[in-house]
Amino acid sequence: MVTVRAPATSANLGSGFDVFGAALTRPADVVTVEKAAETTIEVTGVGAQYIPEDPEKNTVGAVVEALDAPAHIHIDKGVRPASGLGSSAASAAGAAVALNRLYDRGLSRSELVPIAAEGEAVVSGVAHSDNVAPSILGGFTVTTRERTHAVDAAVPLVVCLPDVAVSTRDARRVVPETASMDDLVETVGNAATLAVGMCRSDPDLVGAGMSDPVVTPERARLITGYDDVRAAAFDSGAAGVTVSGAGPAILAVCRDGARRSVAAAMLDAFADAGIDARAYQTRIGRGSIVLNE
Ligand SMILES: Nc1ncnc2c1ncn2[C@@H]1O[C@H](COP(=O)(O)OP(=O)(O)O)[C@@H](O)[C@H]1O
Ligand SMILES: N[C@@H](CCOP(=O)(O)O)C(=O)O
Repeated sequence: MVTVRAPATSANLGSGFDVFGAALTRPADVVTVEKAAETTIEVTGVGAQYIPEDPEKNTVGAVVEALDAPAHIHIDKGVRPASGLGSSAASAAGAAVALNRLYDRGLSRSELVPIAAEGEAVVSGVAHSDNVAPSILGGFTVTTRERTHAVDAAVPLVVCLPDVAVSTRDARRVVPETASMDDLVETVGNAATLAVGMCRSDPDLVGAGMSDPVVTPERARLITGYDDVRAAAFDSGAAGVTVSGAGPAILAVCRDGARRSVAAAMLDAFADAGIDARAYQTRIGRGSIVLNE
């Protein structure tokens, strides 16, 4: 039996659509696997009632297939589904790390990234790796079709999760198919600024590089209260604010010591819009951890 803690993640960070991701110190899924002749899946925890236990429909089923590693799998959800915090990815990442150990497949963490991404294709239609990469490797990650780079970065964050669901599949439908050259130049400049900020663990530089003129404005429309929550976060000391993944969670990069006031301001702004929410005061953290085997 192998048990793995796989963290929530925030993908895109504004300017890095389908490329950037960051591991969060909390929340996390805990995935336990045990060898079995046939795969069965049991889900408990936050939002478990919305998650299919059929291996064809759960993200971990695709990982089992890719590793040829049938197992009884228990997923204890800490990451709410349809959150924008890489819920479906956390389970797939945890299962990939756990099954690799259980069956001694000998794959490196980097080699597990495209395998876990197969799970994302099951739920969103696209095997995007920007959540599974940080959930497996930790840190800030840059993922392209060919490879993934992970950088340790000490950056304080708040993620504020409203009590509404947005599915990644639906939120991908609002992504524009084309972008102007001006928007492309702006996005490349911002993404490069953000990456430098991560390498320096500089929240101001990261925040300055989060702005994105193409995808985020369309996604923000799906989140009631987004503009007010964003403004409230900036007013209370955030260095940058954007949609976390496909939403509805909102990510704020914070200067040292500002997380508490930023979290409170974001919650108040959601409450003013009539929406319950919870805020996680977190930071960029480690990837999946083997808890026992
Ligand atoms: N192991 C899993 N954990 C979470 N969601 C899962 C899992 N397997 C399948 N799903 C489905 O994936 C969808 C949530 O994924 P997604 O829309 O990408 O949201 P998130 O941003 O939280 O990952 C839900 O429809 C859920 O039922
Ligand atoms: N790049 C993807 C990321 C989706 O993240 P999630 O946490 O909402 O699953 C996208 O933006 O569609």
